[in-house]
Amino acid sequence: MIYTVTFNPSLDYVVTMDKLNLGNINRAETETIYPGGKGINVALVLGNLGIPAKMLGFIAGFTGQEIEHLSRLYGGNCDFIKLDTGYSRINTKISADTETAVNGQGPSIPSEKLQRLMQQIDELHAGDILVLAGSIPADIPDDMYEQILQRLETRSIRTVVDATGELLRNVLKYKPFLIKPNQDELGEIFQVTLTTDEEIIYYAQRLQTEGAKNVLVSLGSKGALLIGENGTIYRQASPPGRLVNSVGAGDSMVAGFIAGYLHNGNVEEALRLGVCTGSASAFKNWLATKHDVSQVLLTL
Ligand SMILES: Nc1ncnc2c1ncn2[C@@H]1O[C@H](COP(=O)(O)OP(=O)(O)OP(=O)(O)O)[C@@H](O)[C@H]1O
Ligand SMILES: O=P(O)(O)OC[C@@]1(O)O[C@H](CO)[C@@H](O)[C@@H]1O
Repeated sequence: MIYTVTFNPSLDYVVTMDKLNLGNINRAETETIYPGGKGINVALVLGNLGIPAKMLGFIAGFTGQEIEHLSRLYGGNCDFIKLDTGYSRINTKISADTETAVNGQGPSIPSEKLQRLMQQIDELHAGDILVLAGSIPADIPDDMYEQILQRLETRSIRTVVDATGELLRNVLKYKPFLIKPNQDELGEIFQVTLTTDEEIIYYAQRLQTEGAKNVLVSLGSKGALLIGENGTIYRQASPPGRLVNSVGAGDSMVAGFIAGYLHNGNVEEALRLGVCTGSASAFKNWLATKHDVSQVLLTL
């Protein structure tokens, strides 16, 4: 079974308009509310691709109830821990001449609820996959992902981590199966600006030296680079298409990669499916369906 953990789920309030005028009242042309948070997106796309995944994480208040309701409506299988106080965040995503987002902070998570998550993680079985994706609320120790991977160290559970900065770097010593920084996030870890493939490869290899097995660097419209477990470098360009909304494209790529890898263990094919799933989501207003992905695969 695949489990995804989203510490800080959201309702994504997605509005579209031709142009965003800062400092003015802007009127939305369309508005839609989706369940959000990286782990939730990964699980929904896995589900769309026919691979069952269970969503774990924390929800609070009426927004939390709606996250759960919408997640189930879109086919998700969830076992969220309910917090007694606070509200799950609402993240505003403005899709205009450029893409702008305001992500909320989210509720505090008390230690007894964290313990409940640890119990859920202790119930995983050998052969399961655990995906840790997204930011954690400010009052959670920033070694939280590290603590979870340490707990899983000897249990034959493959881990996937999509996080930034120290949250990501601290887990590398526990040898996650896959990490997926984007180009900017990879640069930020080493406090450099990356522009060429050579530079990206060099720093991705450094993360592999620190312990990550597969390092998948997403490059937006330019596709992705993968340093496979045996050190082989793979480069996959994006398929042609028009960007509609990139929210969740990275999460879709993670889901596509996992789905591809589970098919036959071939990382090059997993990369291709990952890129096409990411792009299929970027080419529409929300997460790709299986049909969307198969259409995009035909154009590659
Ligand atoms: N403009 C685009 N055109 C085509 N494909 C895209 C575009 N933007 C994203 N993608 C696809 O989605 C994948 C992930 O995109 P990106 O590198 O932006 O991830 P990310 O920064 O983690 O995204 P997000 O945080 O918005 O989910 C890319 O590798 C690519 O396959
Ligand atoms: O604030 P975080 O946890 O880093 O990211 C949260 C988020 O931006 O990530 C998803 C897209 O990847 C959205 O559904 C959600 O709003």
